[in-house]
Amino acid sequence: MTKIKNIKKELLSHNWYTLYKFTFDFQMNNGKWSTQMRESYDRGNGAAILLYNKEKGTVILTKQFRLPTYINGNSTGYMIEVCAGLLDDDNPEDCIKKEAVEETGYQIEKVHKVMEAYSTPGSVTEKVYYFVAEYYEDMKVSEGGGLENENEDIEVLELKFSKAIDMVNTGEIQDAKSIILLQYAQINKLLKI
Ligand SMILES: Nc1nc2c(ncn2[C@@H]2O[C@H](COP(=O)(O)OP(=O)(O)O[C@H]3O[C@H](CO)[C@@H](O)[C@H](O)[C@@H]3O)[C@@H](O)[C@H]2O)c(=O)[nH]1
Ligand SMILES: [Mg+2]
Repeated sequence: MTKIKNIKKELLSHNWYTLYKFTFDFQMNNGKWSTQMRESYDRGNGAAILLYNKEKGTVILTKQFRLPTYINGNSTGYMIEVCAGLLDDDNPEDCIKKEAVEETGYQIEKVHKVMEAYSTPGSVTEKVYYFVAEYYEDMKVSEGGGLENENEDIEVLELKFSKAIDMVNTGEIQDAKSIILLQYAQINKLLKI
């Protein structure tokens, strides 16, 4: 059992999301207690989905500018990702259906949850709920692209699954949640390569 006590929480920033500093006493494996400090960024939880079409052998991905990658080595700042979003007040399934139509234009009724995972457990609270779903042409209800009032500027890509897997291997796709879902599809043979 985790031995932790005297947890104190100090708000460092609440500009867009919240950054807290926690101070706590923690008993280590050797039995000694130590006082530790950790910063923890809380943006809530997220959901991500791989949309795939078996007959066509294709997947739907998105391309958008991600500032944190631009300042850390991604020369264009653009990232190719699966559709994803923050839960806000929704449950993961409702959230991802809403994100799918907003970002990609596909209205998906049936989604399949495949896993839950913490993205950056050392510093960010976020847990991401992972989904897959089949898409068909008749589910397309709009162009997608994201919400204008949130300044989202999302390009929708329909790629051959084999091309997307190649892009993971060449480093053209570097987003962890997207790599997880593409490799999930590959391992579980959701589509033919
Ligand atoms: N003004 C402002 N807008 C922000 C800020 N941080 C995020 N936003 C905007 O808030 C919106 C959130 O869009 P979502 O679709 O809900 O989230 P996401 O950014 O796609 O997040 C997904 O991908 C992330 C990166 O992989 C994941 O971390 C996250 O959990 C989720 O899966 C985006 O338009 C984003 O630009 C900020 O500090 N300031
Ligand atoms: Mg998004």
